[in-house]
Amino acid sequence: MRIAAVQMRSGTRAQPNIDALTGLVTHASEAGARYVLTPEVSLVFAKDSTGLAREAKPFEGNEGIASLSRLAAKLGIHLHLGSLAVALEDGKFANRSVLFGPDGQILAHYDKIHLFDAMLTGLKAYRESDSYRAGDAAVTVPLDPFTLGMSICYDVRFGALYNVLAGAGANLMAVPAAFTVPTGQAHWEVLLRARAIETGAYVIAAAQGGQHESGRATYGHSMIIDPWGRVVAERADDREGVVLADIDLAEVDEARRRIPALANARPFGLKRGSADGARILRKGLA
Ligand SMILES: O=C(O)CNC(=O)[C@H](CS)NC(=O)CCC(=O)C(=O)O
Repeated sequence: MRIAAVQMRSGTRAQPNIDALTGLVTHASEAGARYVLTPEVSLVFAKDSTGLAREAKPFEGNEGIASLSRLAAKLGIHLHLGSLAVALEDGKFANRSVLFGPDGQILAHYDKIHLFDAMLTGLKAYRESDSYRAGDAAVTVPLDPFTLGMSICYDVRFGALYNVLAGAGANLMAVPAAFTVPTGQAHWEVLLRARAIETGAYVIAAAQGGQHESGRATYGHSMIIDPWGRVVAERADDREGVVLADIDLAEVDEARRRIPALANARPFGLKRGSADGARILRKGLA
């Protein structure tokens, strides 16, 4: 199955982003992709909470979602909107990922569980939880012959989520993202590859990249990683574009046969450090 990750440089208003996304997704589809993933906040990359409030709409009757549904149906592909900000009743937003089937139906959606509340030295503080409400459920969905595991951006730092997804049958992990440049340089590829290796699953990561209208800069480097942890397709920069790869269920089986880490996982307890070591050593010296 041919899959694609779209790399974008989303701006602060929905319509130009939908236009850019439509071009890139159509290109991926013409190149044979049956599943196409777009980055986190593809439709609106807001500058601040005011911009978010202006552009983000409720899930029901959402025009952005309707246009993506039409696009999926027109191309006859699985189209995975990495995420969009959805206005909730309480004034907060959900950072929500949406999978459309080839007929345009919504097959699944997932709300980002781990919100990016971080203090980057010398940079700035990110407090995603000021505007967003965290999701509380992992989501898998059949994507014949694969099973897709959904996640978003900062989630990639929480390996336990992917273990849960793999335990539920996922063998293709989606990581739409808008990584910062310094953390991208330091951690992006190693985190993605680790998630693939730990779970014996394909990882597809669609990234925002470059200098955005919002004033923020993102790392780019969209990539597709096989279940052995090899980067099989990569965008080496932060420019808009598409990365494509052919994925094969036999590669999942082979990686999990060689290293059955999922099957070999065991429950364990925890002991705090004890004085045993010192006692044994004293005995030995006596
Ligand atoms: O808020 C928006 O408009 C779009 N959302 C994002 O950019 C999110 C939350 S601020 N970014 C991340 O999660 C980056 C994580 C990251 O960079 C890391 O884990 O190092």
